[in-house]
Amino acid sequence: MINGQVLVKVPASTANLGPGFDTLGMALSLYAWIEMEAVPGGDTVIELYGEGLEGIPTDKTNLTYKVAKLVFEEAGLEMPELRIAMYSEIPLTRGLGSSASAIVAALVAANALAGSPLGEDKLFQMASELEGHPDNVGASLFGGIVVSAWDGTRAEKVRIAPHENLEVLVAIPSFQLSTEKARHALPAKLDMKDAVYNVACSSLLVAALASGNLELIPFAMRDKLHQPYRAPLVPGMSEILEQATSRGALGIALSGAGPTLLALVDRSSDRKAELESFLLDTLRAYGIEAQTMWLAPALNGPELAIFDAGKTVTFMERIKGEVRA
Ligand SMILES: Nc1ncnc2c1ncn2[C@@H]1O[C@H](COP(=O)(O)OP(=O)(O)O)[C@@H](O)[C@H]1O
Ligand SMILES: N[C@@H](CCOP(=O)(O)O)C(=O)O
Repeated sequence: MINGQVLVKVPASTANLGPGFDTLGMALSLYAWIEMEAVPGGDTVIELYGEGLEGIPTDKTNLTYKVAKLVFEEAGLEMPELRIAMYSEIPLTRGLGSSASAIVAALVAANALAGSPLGEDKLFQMASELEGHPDNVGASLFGGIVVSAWDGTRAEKVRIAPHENLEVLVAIPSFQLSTEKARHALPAKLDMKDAVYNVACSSLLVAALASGNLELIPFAMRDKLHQPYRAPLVPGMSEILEQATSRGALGIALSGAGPTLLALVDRSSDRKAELESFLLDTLRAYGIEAQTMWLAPALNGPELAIFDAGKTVTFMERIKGEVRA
């Protein structure tokens, strides 16, 4: 067990990228930080900083505490009382993988605190099981674009380095949509034609991303498996999906389970302002206020730092140079 504090920074993620439902994920340059230390003889304390984590429990029902407990159980070690501090720039329940980043952050931090008994693959398996699908957790854990398949027992993945010209524009509506609710909107059965369409688009998209063939993205980034069923939950989404590629986007998708809409953009495009206005104006026409952010694919997974006990620096002082203003 480490006698000191463990600090972990984890990227957000976007899942599906349109057709790759529960399979494709990309890490994004938006981050969550967690600091964890054992407090022998003390009580567990969970400190949440910033406005982003409002409403999250600060007792042992907190997701990060429960994940840390699983790590100690899996390693066959006694669970210590913990101090957990967390700050997140990833908006909750918006389709940007906040739960996956919290799971990955807690897995990596608790594992480091316990002396790293579990390997990266074990953490990926645990994260996929906890999240219920491997797409977001894979991206947060490995960075870049991650193609993964999970059969309910084991997850396998291949990481793709994102093309250097890829930039990401997200339009984040002001309302929350839980992944659970958006999964309930999906049908139990699919038409064979739609299934074939998605296999084709998802396969082509992976090949285009892996070979750096960005011209294929507008054709490949289309979906008939989940987006049509989720569209009624996000007013304006259908219009945006239909028109964004003619307004400057390389590709457009619902980010994860939504409600955020995500456009892939060529970094050298001179139509960025037009695209941003199109997303905001269309959502506003449907009565939805939204915030846009220009992001990049995050190339790396978690960053880990370990500090000796007897700290004189607070958690927020440690990360303040890095967080968004
Ligand atoms: N830092 C965190 N600490 C504890 N729980 C979190 C944290 N971040 C997210 N969660 C949990 O995950 C939920 C959001 O997950 P979800 O509905 O899958 O949306 P998304 O992952 O797209 O943000 C939150 O309502 C909260 O319960
Ligand atoms: N494949 C999942 C992804 C959910 O992502 P989130 O960021 O909304 O949690 C789905 O589409 O349900």
